[in-house]
Amino acid sequence: MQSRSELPGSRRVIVKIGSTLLTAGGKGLDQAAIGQWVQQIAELRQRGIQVVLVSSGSVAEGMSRLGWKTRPHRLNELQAAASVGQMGLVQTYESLFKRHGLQTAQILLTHDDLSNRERYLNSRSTILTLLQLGVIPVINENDTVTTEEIRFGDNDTLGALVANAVEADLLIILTDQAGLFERNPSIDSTAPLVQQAGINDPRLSAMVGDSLSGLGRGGMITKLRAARLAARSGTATVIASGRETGVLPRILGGDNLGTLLIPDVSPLIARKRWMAGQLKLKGSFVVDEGAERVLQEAGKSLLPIGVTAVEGEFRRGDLVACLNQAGREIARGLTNYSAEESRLIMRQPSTRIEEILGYVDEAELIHRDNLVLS
Ligand SMILES: Nc1ncnc2c1ncn2[C@@H]1O[C@H](COP(=O)(O)OP(=O)(O)O)[C@@H](O)[C@H]1O
Ligand SMILES: N[C@@H](CCC(=O)OP(=O)(O)O)C(=O)O
Repeated sequence: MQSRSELPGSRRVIVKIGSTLLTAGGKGLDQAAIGQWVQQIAELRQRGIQVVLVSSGSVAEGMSRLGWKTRPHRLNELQAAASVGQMGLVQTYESLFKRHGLQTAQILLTHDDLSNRERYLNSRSTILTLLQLGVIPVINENDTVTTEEIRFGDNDTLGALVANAVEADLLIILTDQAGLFERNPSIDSTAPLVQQAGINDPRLSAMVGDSLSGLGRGGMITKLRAARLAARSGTATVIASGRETGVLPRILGGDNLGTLLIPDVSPLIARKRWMAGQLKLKGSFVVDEGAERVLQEAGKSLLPIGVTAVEGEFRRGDLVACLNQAGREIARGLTNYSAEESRLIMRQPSTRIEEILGYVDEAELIHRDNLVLS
């Protein structure tokens, strides 16, 4: 993604909506505004765009339901507010999406869920399955079990981690400002809007500041950090005002709204770099000639039937090499099955996985989305 003219080509989009917007200045959930975003998301789905919603607002809604005027500082009270408010959030989304004939699913995640390899694969596969089923995943942090995140309030980062996990084309962060300004517009109303910037533009860090609203938490600092994280999977970010009429379809139509932050690499190079740089090889699959050919020529997934030997000890989600019969590495990727399971199912058709293991995680040993050629 290099410019706005490419935005209409986005097929998978993460939309993050912040507390300040959702709760109309702390007076409970703003049903009318939420109804507008829901309608816009339904419109995107109609166009065949997959949308994952990351929604804040549980603490703010919980405060309103409990009659609390100021955000508590005690962790247990914040967590209590979040769990009360989350009920309101899911009820609201469920009933509003239902009007458009769309089903919703609640997913509560911690940042750890997305950095642990095994849980990362599980979260990814659940979200992708929901998208294939046409369901709208509504994600928030699992505030009851987190400590750091709830204190700093960081659904911007969660949105980026989800974008990484499902390799979204675009992360849209809706907030109460028209985008990222050269200086905090809550302090200096004359600050110009940044319309577009490369994610590594060194001037950006000096522009962003904290939130002053008392409801939102991270301000622009966490939004910029989220955009940098999203860029690791080649995902572009737009930060825009949720109050702009028809904001989501307009952004995806290529309109000049908000701030577009352009990643420095394509998703494919990002995936390669991530696998090359961040993860340690834990073992290998030796593949037969047929599997070598389909991996290299057709870009297909690796199935257990094409594997003739399993080397090393590894778990689901670990990085594993694929070696040809001569022992040369031809690809590497994240395995869906442990070494022990892989030894049991190698040389077998995927239809036999359930019979052999008693369960089936995936038909592939390594899905092509988690595989890069060496
Ligand atoms: N350079 C900047 N451009 C725009 N907003 C900024 C900037 N620096 C700091 N901010 C602050 O960030 C706030 C948005 O962040 P936040 O309140 O956390 O919103 P949300 O609840 O949507 O996550 C703005 O209202 C503004 O006060
Ligand atoms: N899980 C918390 C997230 C808080 C948060 O990140 O808020 P924001 O900065 O408004 O997106 C909530 O729902 O209140």
